[in-house]
Amino acid sequence: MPNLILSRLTKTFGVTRALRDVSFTVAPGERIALLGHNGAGKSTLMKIVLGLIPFDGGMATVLGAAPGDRAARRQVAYLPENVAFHPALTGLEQIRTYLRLRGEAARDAMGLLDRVGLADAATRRIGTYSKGMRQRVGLAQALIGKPRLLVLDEPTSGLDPVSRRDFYATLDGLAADGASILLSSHALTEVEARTDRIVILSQGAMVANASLAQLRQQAALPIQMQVRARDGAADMVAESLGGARFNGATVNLNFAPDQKLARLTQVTALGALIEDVEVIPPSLEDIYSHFSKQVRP
Ligand SMILES: Nc1ncnc2c1ncn2[C@@H]1O[C@H](COP(=O)(O)OP(=O)(O)OP(=O)(O)O)[C@@H](O)[C@H]1O
Repeated sequence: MPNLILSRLTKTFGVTRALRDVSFTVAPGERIALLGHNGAGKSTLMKIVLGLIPFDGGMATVLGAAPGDRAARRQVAYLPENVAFHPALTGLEQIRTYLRLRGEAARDAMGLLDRVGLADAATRRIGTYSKGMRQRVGLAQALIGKPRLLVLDEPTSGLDPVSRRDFYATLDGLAADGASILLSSHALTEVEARTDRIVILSQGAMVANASLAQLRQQAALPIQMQVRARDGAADMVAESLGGARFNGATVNLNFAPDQKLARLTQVTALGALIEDVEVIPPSLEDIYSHFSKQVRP
């Protein structure tokens, strides 16, 4: 059974339809990226899953219970976008405090900090930590009680590429242990290789729910091919391929993905007239903007 089930979830704030009929599930061990422009409904969805705000219609089941139920709350962890800790406490003291508040053994603190790569800095004051380190204290805190669903609101915003990679590596380990992860982000490039499925919200409606490979296929955006002609052959190549010339010897072609092989065959047939060929698939930004522009009526 999925750890999270959302079915036709709807939420309205006055005249704003923050969520419209949103349905998707998150299975144990699955990492889902929730993407969308500002105001798309990501935080609203997370708040509903956490039981912080009610919803108007549809259904939400969190670990077999209603959002916010004791049973659900015990097994769900949340990491807000900007975590704030007491700067005078060390990482170890802070996590010990949280463990005590949760009624867990304070001696587990070092193990949690080790898990997020903070063992070496555990006895340093949080005031001396970098943003990436503070974010990892947040993750250590979220791991208290072995949650089965982690809800992470833009967990890597403001982190450098190395901290970001480390953060995702920790998440990979948690997912491998069976935890479900729902994280929001603004960038498809970032979640590309680090999540199993991508859910895109646009003005409260879900416009995509698939793996990146499937989204690529569904979007069917044009492929670009740059064909470099040998000296003096550019005009001939441009004419026989029907493409536009640019930068002197290069001919630019744009075509639908299902024409790729036919186009390559055409180019190969020109043999000695061709110096080189480059096939450029649509970028992740193109794919994201293709979906995030779609709005359901
Ligand atoms: N408490 C509220 N009262 C009124 N409108 C709200 C409230 N909370 C959210 N909204 C509106 O609901 C819509 C969805 O907001 P939400 O915060 O869920 O978007 P988001 O995708 O998380 O955006 P961001 O990326 O900026 O965090 C927005 O139009 C927002 O203005």
